[in-house]
Amino acid sequence: MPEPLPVAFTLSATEGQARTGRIDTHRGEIRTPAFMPVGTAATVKAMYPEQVRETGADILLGNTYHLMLRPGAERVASLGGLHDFMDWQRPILTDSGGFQVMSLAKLRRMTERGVTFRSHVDGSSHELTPERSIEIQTLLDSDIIMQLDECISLPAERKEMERAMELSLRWGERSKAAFGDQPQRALFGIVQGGDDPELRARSAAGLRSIGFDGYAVGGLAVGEPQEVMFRVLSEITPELPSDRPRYLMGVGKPDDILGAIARGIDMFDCVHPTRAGRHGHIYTRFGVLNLKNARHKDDPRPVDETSPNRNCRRFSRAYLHHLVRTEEILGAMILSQINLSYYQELVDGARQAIAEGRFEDFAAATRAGWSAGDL
Ligand SMILES: O=c1[nH]cnc2cc3nc(NCCN4CCOCC4)[nH]c3cc12
Repeated sequence: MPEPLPVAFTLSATEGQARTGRIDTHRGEIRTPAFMPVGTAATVKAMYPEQVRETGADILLGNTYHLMLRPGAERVASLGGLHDFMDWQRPILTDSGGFQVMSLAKLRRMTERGVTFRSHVDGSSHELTPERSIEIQTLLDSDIIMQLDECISLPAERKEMERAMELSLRWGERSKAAFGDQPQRALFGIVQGGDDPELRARSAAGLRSIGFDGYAVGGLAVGEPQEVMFRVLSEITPELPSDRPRYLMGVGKPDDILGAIARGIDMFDCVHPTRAGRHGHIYTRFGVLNLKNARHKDDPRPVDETSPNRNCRRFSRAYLHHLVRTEEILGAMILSQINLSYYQELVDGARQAIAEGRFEDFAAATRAGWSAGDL
């Protein structure tokens, strides 16, 4: 078995802070800017893996918190790893589990060592340390692994932001040590520091001195206004190595993604397109359509007859309204596919626009389409 290729990032064009390029892994390339559909419990909900690929996704996200509880990391490893388990043979990024412990688990206790908690599923007790998180992500055979960190919501006291940032730096050091030498996988550090420029700069400098294959911007999309997120991004991306991928965690809506690309972000993940789809909201060139709304019940028009996505041309709004109102499974399937396709069309359009030096116009035209109407 030849040595697997080390993960490599190549930039191919930039326009201001915006960049397009590719990350090469031994399971395939990731075109950037990239949107990662969230495959929480080894499934992108309501989608076959080949359908996820057909939307244009190069990489999926897997959640360590969910997978460590069910079916268990050792069990996935004994079954050949997450790729074979779910039959997605392209790259997978796994998160460290820390964020979801704090948002989903019960009876959480955070110490210097790590976090202990009780499962929201059956109350069983578990511990997540930087070392155990790296071990779990390695057992899953993940291609891009995240350090364990502490994310706090905003607004927050500066002391609290500083404490969590410094803890995350120490956990980054321990994550790097536990990761060891695994050239076939990448380890990303996570920048913290809330909305404080000095704390963010200290976090970025600390992570750079530890040395990571990529750098995530954490601690955002946690309740702050969009302009605060954009200000933090404008301040922090220039502090991150330009030759390494930058990943904005948990973001976001299409407008957030365009603004973050313009500020130097290369990778995104968000449950929004799939979750919104299951709740009857679809993303189109014209903006968001709430198909639960009764105004659609007699509308014979397709969602968007000019869309490259056949599902936007073949079904009437009335039919999709019917599926949503009756909570038919097919409704979740079609709307998830429509939204993921839209997100991939968005980032693919961004990649092409940056390559041709017209990203600003692309973003302006895309935003104009959202408010042009025809909903
Ligand atoms: O600092 C972080 N560290 C590790 N994981 C994260 C995940 C994160 N996810 C969000 N935001 C997610 C917001 N979602 C948008 C869609 O609806 C559900 C919430 N912010 C995040 C920050 C971090």
